[in-house]
Amino acid sequence: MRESASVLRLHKDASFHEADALAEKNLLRDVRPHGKDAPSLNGQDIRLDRLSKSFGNRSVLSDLDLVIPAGQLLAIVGRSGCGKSTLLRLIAGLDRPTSGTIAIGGAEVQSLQPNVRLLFQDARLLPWHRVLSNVGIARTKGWQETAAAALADVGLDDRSNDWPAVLSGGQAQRVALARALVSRPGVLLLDEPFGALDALTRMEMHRLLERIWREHGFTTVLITHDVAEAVALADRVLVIRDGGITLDLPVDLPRPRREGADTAAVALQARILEEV
Ligand SMILES: Nc1ncnc2c1ncn2[C@@H]1O[C@H](COP(=O)(O)OP(=O)(O)OP(=O)(O)O)[C@@H](O)[C@H]1O
Repeated sequence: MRESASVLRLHKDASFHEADALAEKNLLRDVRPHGKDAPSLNGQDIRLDRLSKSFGNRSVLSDLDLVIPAGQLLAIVGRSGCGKSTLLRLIAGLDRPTSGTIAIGGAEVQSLQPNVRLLFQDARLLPWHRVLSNVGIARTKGWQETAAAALADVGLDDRSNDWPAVLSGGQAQRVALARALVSRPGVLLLDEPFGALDALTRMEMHRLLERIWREHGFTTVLITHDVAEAVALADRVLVIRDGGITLDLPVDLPRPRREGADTAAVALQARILEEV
């Protein structure tokens, strides 16, 4: 685990395993093509309107209003247990709000949508399928070609015949990213996707995600404990505390950003950490 003053890394809630199982199930249906003939992709806007979520008597999120414009890369930070993963699950349609609404592309979210994909801290590839087969898990017509294109997109076209077990952690996450992108989602939800990677691999993944996000244009919500990561990648950073959004900070720095080398970025990190 990387050690840094800006990393507030604590436990992961077991609930995301359920989310992932559902996400994988969802991968098996309604997958649109990837490659040169794919329809041009537009990210979709996300709107939360007076969103609240409680578990029993415990209120986790309370009366959140938020608009995430189409194509924006939004990072959410906050202390462990503040409700980040809960919010992501609600946006994904894996859980229902206690009150309020969520809409993606103008349509109210009732369940997991095929235009929404999730990526978690562990890649969770199927060990009995080779890499190409993991990416093309939906097995739609021409899946080999579309999966190969997605693998090329993440720089792993030469590993398509390997088993997941021989991949490094970073490579496995790249395969998981290819699997998420093969359907050309309008929204990509990332729950600490780089949390288990070493610092250099993390930075490589940042550059990869940034390039693919710019090319594909999907709306991205990134949950991270790493404030430096949030500032390096995001257009905007939210801090969640006490059930609400206590900081909503635009990150108006030119891209590509050099992590840790920019005084404006360091000042933004300090501001966010203060709030967290
Ligand atoms: N299914 C559930 N049933 C009961 N309580 C839950 C459930 N899911 C989450 N919670 C509670 O909601 C609160 C927020 O959890 P959540 O996983 O969203 O936090 P988080 O900010 O993502 O934390 P971390 O950074 O540690 O992953 C916690 O107190 C947690 O115990």
